[in-house]
Amino acid sequence: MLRIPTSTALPLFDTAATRTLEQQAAARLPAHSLMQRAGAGLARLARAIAPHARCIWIACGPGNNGGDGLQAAAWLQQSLNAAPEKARSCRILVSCVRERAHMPADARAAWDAAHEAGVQWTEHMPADMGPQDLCIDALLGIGLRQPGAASPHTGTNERLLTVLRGLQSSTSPVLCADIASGLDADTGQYLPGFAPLNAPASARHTLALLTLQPGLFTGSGRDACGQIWWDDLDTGLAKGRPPLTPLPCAQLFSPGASAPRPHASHKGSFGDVAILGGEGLGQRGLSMTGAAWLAALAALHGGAGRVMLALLDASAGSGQATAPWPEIMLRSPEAQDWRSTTVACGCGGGMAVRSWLPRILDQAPRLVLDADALNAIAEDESLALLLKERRRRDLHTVLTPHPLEAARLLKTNTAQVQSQRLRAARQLAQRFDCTALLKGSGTVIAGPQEENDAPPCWINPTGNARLSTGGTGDVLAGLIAALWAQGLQPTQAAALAAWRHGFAADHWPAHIPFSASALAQRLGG
Ligand SMILES: NC(=O)C1=CN([C@@H]2O[C@H](COP(=O)(O)OP(=O)(O)OC[C@H]3O[C@@H](n4cnc5c(N)ncnc54)[C@H](OP(=O)(O)O)[C@@H]3O)[C@@H](O)[C@H]2O)[C@@H](O)CC1
Ligand SMILES: Nc1ncnc2c1ncn2[C@@H]1O[C@H](COP(=O)(O)OP(=O)(O)O)[C@@H](O)[C@H]1O
Repeated sequence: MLRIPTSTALPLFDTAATRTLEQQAAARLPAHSLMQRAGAGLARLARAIAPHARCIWIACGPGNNGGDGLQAAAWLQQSLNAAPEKARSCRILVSCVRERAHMPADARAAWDAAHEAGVQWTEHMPADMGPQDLCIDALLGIGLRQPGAASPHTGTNERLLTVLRGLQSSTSPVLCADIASGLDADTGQYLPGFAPLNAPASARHTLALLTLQPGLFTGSGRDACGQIWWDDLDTGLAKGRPPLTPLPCAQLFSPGASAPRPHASHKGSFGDVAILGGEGLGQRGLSMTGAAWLAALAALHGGAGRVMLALLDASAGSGQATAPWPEIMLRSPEAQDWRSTTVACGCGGGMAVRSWLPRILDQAPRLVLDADALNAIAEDESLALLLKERRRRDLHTVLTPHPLEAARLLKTNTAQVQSQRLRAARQLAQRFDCTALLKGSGTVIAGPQEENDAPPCWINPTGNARLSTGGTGDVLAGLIAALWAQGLQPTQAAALAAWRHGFAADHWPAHIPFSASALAQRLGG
């Protein structure tokens, strides 16, 4: 069993691929083996999470996810039966939302095992559960279907939803079997009617069974599933023995070991970054120069050899003497040579960035496009065309939209983007022939199709809601440019930057107030 994230990149399989892998594994094993292993993994983790539980309540759904819960109940009860002194201090209770006869064969066998072990059945969540106890959510796994979809078993929904609401508002920790119930394993979105009404009141753990799936790590997945664990059910997947087919649909990003900087190096060894952005107060009375400063500061602390900042601020001419970071070289946009540097363009660019985009798109060899540059391209087909043509001219681009900016570029709305985050990132990468990094909880990074060694898609496992404050996106853009300037491939630079950005937020010292500028200065390493 692995605790996620690990220090290795891990494959993510969608539901269809998981079904195929499940069939392949089941065909090699005696009947019920996979479910027995799944139940054993759940029981082991339950004991580790709640070693002093007086009660473990297991909510079992109508399908094989419910079967996993029943099998876990059987193992837990059996281990109590083997140690009678413990049996007096802990109860294993099961609630099932469907009668045995209508469950699948594996789940019926698990039901029988639980019954034989002496598990107690209960209609509802026990009223006396406390923080040391544990709930297991084995209601719905990857078999989740749209609520309206036809089913021969009417009446399931009401009971199932009542039990689910109990789990979602539980003050005891919750361990989810495979995935939090109601969450789509492919997208990380709740199906209609399943989202919790309030934020969880207790810790969440999820034991992913057989495969890891993208929905655990993006969209609502992180909040719904909490700490993720993975049990590959002894199939070898976790040891990197994937079969040739089916292929993973994405990978969970993990940085490899970083090479030390050679001693015989100089500032020219680590590349130049030029930032273009920061509309001034003089243009529309809306100063956004801070955004460009943040990108420049992140590029500096991200290790670029030299950082130039070209502010779109007519009044910035005398700013050099008062530049808060003297290492950052101020330039007028006209004086900067855009052909020779890695460029980050758009941070706080306002309307002023628009007139510069044709030149930047034409000249910059390595270009990170953020914020207002993206909005301008979304509104102007001629700019979009220039962007699309760049890769054919051996000019490379990374787009860093948040979901609204992505929606503008894809001519759709934010809800659509969020409902299919991996697909949206891939569409952007394909449409504009570039790397696309879709920001948010579980940032998704998609490379252009034929880039060497690029996986189809990465999901970044680091980061948290500390980052939900103005300016952190500018920091990310500057960091991508810095890593790219130091020689990484664009998709790798984007993924590593997202990882380091999130890692810094995850390991934030309690005594330092969080802000984007503080983040920009803690990116080293
Ligand atoms: N087989 C094995 O050996 C292994 C299986 N494994 C485990 O199996 C899980 C997949 O099992 P699964 O395919 O049975 O699907 P599952 O997630 O239980 O859901 C289907 C049930 O839910 C119901 N339902 C669905 N949507 C609903 C809705 N909107 N509203 C209400 N009800 C809804 C649906 O109802 P029905 O359509 O029958 O009315 C059906 O009964 C997987 O996640 C993993 O935990 C692993 O341990 C590996 C080994
Ligand atoms: N809850 C969260 N979990 C992980 N990352 C987050 C979260 N909220 C924000 N972020 C990250 O913070 C950054 C915010 O970027 P953006 O929305 O462009 O902000 P700004 O435009 O103010 O700089 C992105 O990298 C995003 O992925």
